[in-house]
Amino acid sequence: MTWVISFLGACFMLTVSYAFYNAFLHPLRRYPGPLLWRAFRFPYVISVHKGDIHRRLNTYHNKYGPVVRIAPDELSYSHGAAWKDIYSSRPNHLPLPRNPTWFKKMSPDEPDSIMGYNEQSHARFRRAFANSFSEKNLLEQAPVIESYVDAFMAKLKSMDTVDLNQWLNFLTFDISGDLSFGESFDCIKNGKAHPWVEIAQDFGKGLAFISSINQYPPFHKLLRYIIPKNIMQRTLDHRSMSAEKAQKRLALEIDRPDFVTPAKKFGDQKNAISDKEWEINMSILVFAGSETAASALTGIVRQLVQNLGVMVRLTQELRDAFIVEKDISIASTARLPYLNAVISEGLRLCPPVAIGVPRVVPPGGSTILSQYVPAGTYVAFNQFSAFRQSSNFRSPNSFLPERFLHPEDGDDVSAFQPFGIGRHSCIGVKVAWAVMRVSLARLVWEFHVRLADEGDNWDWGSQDTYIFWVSDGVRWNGACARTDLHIGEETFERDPESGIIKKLDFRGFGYTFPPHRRKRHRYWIRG
Ligand code: HEM
Repeated sequence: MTWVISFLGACFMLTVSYAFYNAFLHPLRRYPGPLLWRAFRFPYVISVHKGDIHRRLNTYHNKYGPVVRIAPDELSYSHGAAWKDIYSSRPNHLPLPRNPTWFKKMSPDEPDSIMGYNEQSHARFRRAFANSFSEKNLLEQAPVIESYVDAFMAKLKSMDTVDLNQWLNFLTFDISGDLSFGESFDCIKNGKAHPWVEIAQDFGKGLAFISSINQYPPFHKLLRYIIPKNIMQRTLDHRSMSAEKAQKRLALEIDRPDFVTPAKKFGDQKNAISDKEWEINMSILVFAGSETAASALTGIVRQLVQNLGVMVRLTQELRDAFIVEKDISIASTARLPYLNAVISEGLRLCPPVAIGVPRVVPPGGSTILSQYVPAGTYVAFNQFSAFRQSSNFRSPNSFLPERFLHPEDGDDVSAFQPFGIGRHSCIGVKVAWAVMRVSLARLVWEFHVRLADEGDNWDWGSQDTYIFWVSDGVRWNGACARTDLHIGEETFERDPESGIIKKLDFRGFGYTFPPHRRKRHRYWIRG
């Protein structure tokens, strides 16, 4: 009995000493943060598990400022200047590599990938895929992307009410499947998620769980025993489906407008990519390219239906610009300033990558925001919290696309980097913009998009995030009805000849144009 008490006493003393050291003697002791988080890693891990880490970080940045110590060895940043310091290459500074805790392989035989932390392999894959994401290749991929938006729109036109979140996922996964695996998942055609997509959508929680265990070496070695059998089986099924799809695509000895053809040519000439490497990289491209874009579009549409003044202005820009739907293309939507501002503002309030992708400070330490940070420290720019700081954006929780047209005092748009910067920044940024622009434009041009339940208003940040947002199907109930517009108190007259010109009253949206402008704001509506 006495030895049990002695043992427990020793454990207690060790824990207290460990916490005391972390909080008051550690090289990061001068950085502010909540006491328990500075002393232990577990509050951070619990928060990641609960899915509320983005809200916690937001609260802490509000309280402690642009740098917060969120674990004994981790700092979170929200000041725009930190982007360059953490993620770009600077003269006389070693680059900060990705944090292996988040990007650890599940098994030693797993090949490296473009998302991995091995910098050499990353550089090799980045070079191989660079051409696949060039402007020239996007031009070739544009008709493929647009054909899926055609199919998406055709399906929506046949329905009265839809769960937009689900259908936007169908759209983006079908596009990514085609551009990576050489074939669509047929989610739009079948009106349901393909098994590959279903499993992939559960990745977030799994990744959050794995990264939490990885924080406590050597327990990560037990990971494979802790993960429930059925989840392990789903992962294996997913891998074999990916392998089959990847091999099928590689066997196609034809040039297709996709991500594979240019990378394959590069690999053949310079540095062959092995079959296993193809498999993992293709899966990453599918997932990175679809979940993010669907999440962004869902967030943007939610902001629009909750801010009808913005919806009106956007609808007007689109209907002024296009008389027929088929003119709405990737190329023609690039020049619409308000559409682009709406997308940026949606990405600010609903960033698909809600928490920062962490880096590790290399040997010798580094300087971030002019302050020394010791080697081994994890550092990250956390997007959700940074984008909602009043030190970066005026009225940070309001949906104001105009801030991207005319940034005013209080808007530091340099803090806004939803695609990251530096050598690991999003390789698919051009594709992402293309998909978001053309699908949002067609959706808003064609439909009166509104909430099925008018009272279903909530802030995007109130959802949980497990690396990706968990868009709760029950709470998100988007409706997309092909109805005539009924705006404010007035309905509209249709021109009997053309059937398209109608009058619009902006009242009822809490957004009133000055009388001299109101005349010019006419709606082009197709019933
Ligand atoms: C709205 C949509 C998207 C957002 C917000 C987004 C965001 C990001 C961010 C923040 C990173 C940086 C990760 C880091 O710093 O470690 C990243 C990397 C990446 N993204 Fe995206 N992304 C989007 C769409 C896409 C698309 C459409 C593709 C491909 C089709 C894609 C493929 C990738 C890949 C492969 C990487 C890793 C790049 C590297 O490490 O070199 N993403 N993305």
